[in-house]
Amino acid sequence: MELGERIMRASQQTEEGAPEERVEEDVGDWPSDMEYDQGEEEEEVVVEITEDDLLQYLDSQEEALVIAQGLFKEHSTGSLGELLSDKHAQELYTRGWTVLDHGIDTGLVSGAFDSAMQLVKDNQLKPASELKMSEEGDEDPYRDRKARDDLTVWLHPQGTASSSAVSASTGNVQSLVDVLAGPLYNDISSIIHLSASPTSTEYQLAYYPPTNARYERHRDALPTNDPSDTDQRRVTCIAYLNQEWQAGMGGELVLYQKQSEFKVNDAPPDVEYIPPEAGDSQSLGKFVVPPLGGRMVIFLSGVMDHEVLPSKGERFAITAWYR
Ligand SMILES: O=C(O)CCC(=O)C(=O)O
Ligand SMILES: [Fe+2]
Repeated sequence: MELGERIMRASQQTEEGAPEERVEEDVGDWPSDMEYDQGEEEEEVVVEITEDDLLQYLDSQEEALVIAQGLFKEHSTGSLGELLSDKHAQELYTRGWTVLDHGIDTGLVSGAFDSAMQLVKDNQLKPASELKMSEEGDEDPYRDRKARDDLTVWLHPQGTASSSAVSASTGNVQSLVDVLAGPLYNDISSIIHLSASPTSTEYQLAYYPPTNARYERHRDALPTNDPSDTDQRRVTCIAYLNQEWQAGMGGELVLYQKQSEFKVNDAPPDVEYIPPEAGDSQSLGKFVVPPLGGRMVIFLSGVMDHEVLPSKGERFAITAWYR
């Protein structure tokens, strides 16, 4: 079967007809964050494909950025709220990512770091490679256990307590989730059509221990331009809590950028650009973003390949995946 056809079949899991034999082994190379339909009634079609094949296939398709641009709304200048400006909206549209610095109160950021550290000491975070897809979801059989070294826990906006919500001690971690679920959700949903409410958005606290913990290059979703698609994550927002971050601690987020999408570069001065390797047509340019406390990196989940470089510092982030 052609690679493209295999991917189509994998993404159309609700198709009628005899499902292929389930392959339980050798599925470890699927991207660990890719979403799968968890409906109990539906037969899953499982095909084998490596992460490299998938990224290569995605690159050979219609530009992911062009597909994702199909979900942008016409927003009038100045219609955004407290956090995002027209510049951020423009960057998200033209190259798939943007950085927002100083969007969060510094006291809130350092308080969230302390509460997050307490949660680690209280053993509330578990290796992401073992975590369920969501608290109700099944164990993800496709997870690549070697792809990432972080510890994580799912979080919930205030007032939507659920069985595994980490409780009272979360303090400022909770307040930060409420920023992602409140003002940031509102701004993003005025730029891009979202299918999920702020309460059904996924929020996760992640901790990379200072032992060179890293997360391999991956993509968080497949690109979609279908407003009714509820399977794919549309926008990833990562808020970093690391106020004491120093150059040399590593742990940078690398965003892979196609030259054709490299239109505006108004990134903060500490964001380094590494051009594609000369003579290698597959090689992409890289933006290397230090995980500074208070910084939020926002990107289109189905568009940007990204990776976390080995971290020598205690590295915390709270991520929201908007659908
Ligand atoms: O923490 C980061 O900078 C990125 C984490 C990430 O890519 C993920 O959790 O999917
Ligand atoms: Fe990711």
